[in-house]
Amino acid sequence: MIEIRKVKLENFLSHERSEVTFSPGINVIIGHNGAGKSSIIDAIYFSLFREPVRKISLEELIRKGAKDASVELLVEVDNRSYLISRNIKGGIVDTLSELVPNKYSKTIARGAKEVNEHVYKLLGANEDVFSSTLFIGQGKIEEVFDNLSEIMEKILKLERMNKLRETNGPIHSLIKEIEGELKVIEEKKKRQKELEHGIEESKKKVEEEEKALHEKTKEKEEIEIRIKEKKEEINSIEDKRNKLISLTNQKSRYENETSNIREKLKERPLLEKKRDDLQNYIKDEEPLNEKLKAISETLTLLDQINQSDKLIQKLREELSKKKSDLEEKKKLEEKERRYRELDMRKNELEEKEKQYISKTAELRRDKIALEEKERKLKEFKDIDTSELEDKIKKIKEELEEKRRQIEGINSRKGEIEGEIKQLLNIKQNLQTFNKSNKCPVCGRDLSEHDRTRIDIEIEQKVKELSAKKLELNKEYQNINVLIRQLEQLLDRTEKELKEALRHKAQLDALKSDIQHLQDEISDLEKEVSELTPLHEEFKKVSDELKILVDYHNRYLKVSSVSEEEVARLEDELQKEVVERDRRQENLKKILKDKGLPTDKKELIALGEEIENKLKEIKKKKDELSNIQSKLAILESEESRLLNLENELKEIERQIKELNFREEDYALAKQELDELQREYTNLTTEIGRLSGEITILKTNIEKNNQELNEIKKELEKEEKLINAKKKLEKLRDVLNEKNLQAFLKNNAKSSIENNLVSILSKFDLSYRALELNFDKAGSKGKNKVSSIIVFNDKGEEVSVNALSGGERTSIALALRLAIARSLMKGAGILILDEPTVNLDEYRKRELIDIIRSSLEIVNQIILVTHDEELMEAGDYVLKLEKRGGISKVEVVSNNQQAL
Ligand SMILES: Nc1ncnc2c1ncn2[C@@H]1O[C@H](COP(=O)(O)OP(=O)(O)OP(=O)(O)O)[C@@H](O)[C@H]1O
Repeated sequence: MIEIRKVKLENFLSHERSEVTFSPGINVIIGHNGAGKSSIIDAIYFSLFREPVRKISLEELIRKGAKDASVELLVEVDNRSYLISRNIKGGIVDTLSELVPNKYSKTIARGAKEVNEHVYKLLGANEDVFSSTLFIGQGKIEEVFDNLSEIMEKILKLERMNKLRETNGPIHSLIKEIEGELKVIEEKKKRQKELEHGIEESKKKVEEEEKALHEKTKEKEEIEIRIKEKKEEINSIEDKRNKLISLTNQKSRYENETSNIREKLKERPLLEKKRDDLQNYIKDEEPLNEKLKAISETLTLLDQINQSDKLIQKLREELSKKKSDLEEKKKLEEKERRYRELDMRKNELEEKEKQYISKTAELRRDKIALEEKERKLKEFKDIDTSELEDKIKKIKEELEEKRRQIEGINSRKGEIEGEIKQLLNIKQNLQTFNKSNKCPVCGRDLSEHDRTRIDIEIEQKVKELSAKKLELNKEYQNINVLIRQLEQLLDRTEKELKEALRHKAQLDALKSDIQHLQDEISDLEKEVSELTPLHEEFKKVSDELKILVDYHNRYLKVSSVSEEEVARLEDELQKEVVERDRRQENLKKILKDKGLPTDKKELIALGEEIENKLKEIKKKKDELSNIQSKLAILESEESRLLNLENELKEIERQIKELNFREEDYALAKQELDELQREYTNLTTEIGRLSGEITILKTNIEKNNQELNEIKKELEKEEKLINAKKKLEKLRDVLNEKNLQAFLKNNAKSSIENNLVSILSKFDLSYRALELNFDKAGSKGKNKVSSIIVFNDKGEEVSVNALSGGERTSIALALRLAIARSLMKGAGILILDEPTVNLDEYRKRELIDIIRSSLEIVNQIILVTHDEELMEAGDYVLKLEKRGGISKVEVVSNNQQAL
């Protein structure tokens, strides 16, 4: 059973933002016309069905000036809370959520369609049922009498049933569709027969052609065997033929070769003659070669003899020279020995001689230097420096004294200057700063007189001191002059002393040098006297060597000659003479043996002549060798000819043995051609038959497939016939007389029962009622009422004859009865301005009736502008419009009282 708890409006009709809470029992919404009361129940209706109550569009529900509107409705069904949220524009989808208090909110439906479906489940009724029964618009309570038939048709959807049955309705068109399909099935049946016949024919044809194919294949196999045999036969004939060809070729090759060889052999006698001639010609080669060799030997010997003669001459000359040198050498040997002795002694004395020369030179130099130094010494004067030294000492002492005096003058001058400065300060202080007339020195008081006196005294004192300073200056200058003179004198005297000292040092050095030279000269003289005898000997040896040097040089020239060398040369000469004699003997022998001329020129000419002849012989030998090789070839050709002749005989024998005939070969080939032609024809025939069989089988398969499909299609026939029957039956059932009448009767008795039960709750004397859903009866001028009332006596009373209160009660009861029959639990009744146009008495009656309705529904929402109805409400809400916006105010809440 549904109960409304709360509705929230946002920009909905005249409401900007309103929240209205409802209670069980009677909720009265009161307010002036246009205050926005109906807007609240409109919002409830819109929340439930997303449809406007008024005849306006959804957009028109949005408050003027706002872009979108939303409504939230909180309902309770079987102790569960649901929140329906609807929106117009604004892009938010409608939702329905279940609210579990203090826990969560679960969205059950999203989107207008889904929400509508869920509302239907919660309410147990659709919009048609609700709007025809529990939702009663302004002054429409009794409308139910006039429209009962339509209401019932709407509720029972009889209208739709009729639509189903119409000739252009869905059942009719479905039947038509099935009929069409059945017609197609008839066509298919015809096609099935055709196909079955065709398949039968094709199968027969396949059988025939397969038989023919079998025969042809057998024939083909036989031909194949015969072709194979024929080919083998031809192959063997061809083998013979090829062999014959090869033998014939070979034979002709051999024959050619034979005739060639015979041709070549004709040359042979001529070649043999030439060979003999040449052999004869070259016979002289050997003796000629020997003679040439002898000539060459002779010429060599002649050259050798000539060379020997020259060598002998040379050796003889050399020997004679060596012998004279040897004699010279022997003569000079004594002189040479003396020369060597002296030369050796000279070498020994050489070092001492060098010392002697150097020492004597040194002695000479020292003596010259000594003479020079002694001369210089005589020139030097003797100087005494002590006098000068004393003079310098005295000048320095005097200078010291004068400098001390200067220092004293300077210190005295400083003292005087200090005093003057002091005095001038005192004087200045007296004149400028001392205003207290105090003595700047002792601090005593000073009179003007004192001041003047002091001033004069200071003046006096300064003058005295200045004069003293002047005197000191003069004295200072005088002493300074003396100091400068003394310094100059000191400088001069010191220079004199320095010069004297330098002179003295030179003299000392000279004396020391002289002494040194004297010592050196004495040493050198001693050394020279020791070296003098050796020097004398050296001179003597040198002189003698000068005399001997020529002998020595002559000796050197012949010194290399020895007795052995002379003997060797003599031996060599002897041997060469023997060799030359031997060669001459040899030459004589050859000339005599070979009969050669003795003259060398003649010999050479003869040699050249023999060489030319040998060259000629060489050429002839080459020619001979060429002819001999040709003859050798001809010999081998001759043996080849013999072989060839044998081979030819063998080939002829083999040809004969082959026994090949060309006409046999041609016949066999012709037979093979015929067989192959036959084979080709059979292959074509077999191919044709196979092709035809394949096509026939494919067709059979295709037709079988089509046949199967048709059979499947035909299986539908029975179903289609059944469906058609069912549809015809349905059309029949949906007939007003059948199902519609049944539904109406069912509803009628249920509603009548409920109506009687509800009316019993109302205070009415009528107990029995009868509903009339007959449409025809409600039309026309003499309108037959849709409800017939029976009084206590059982008399029929027309509704129109009843009092207003009775009619309202019955109308309300009828609505509640219909709702109860069709809804699981009718929990709510909504009435908009139910008392319009009612007088006071009727209003009271209505209030009672409404109150009585609470026995049927839990909650009643009543919209009214009639303040009298406030007292009927358990919960009163007042609506007001402020600034064009509707505002809600709770006026009373009798909840507790209830
Ligand atoms: N879209 C809208 N925006 C704002 N106001 C609207 C809109 N549509 C209608 N109205 C106004 O809202 C007001 C409230 O109408 P509603 O039907 O709720 O009033 P009521 O209180 O039921 O009045 P009555 O007793 O005359 O039926 C009216 O004045 C109406 O003209």
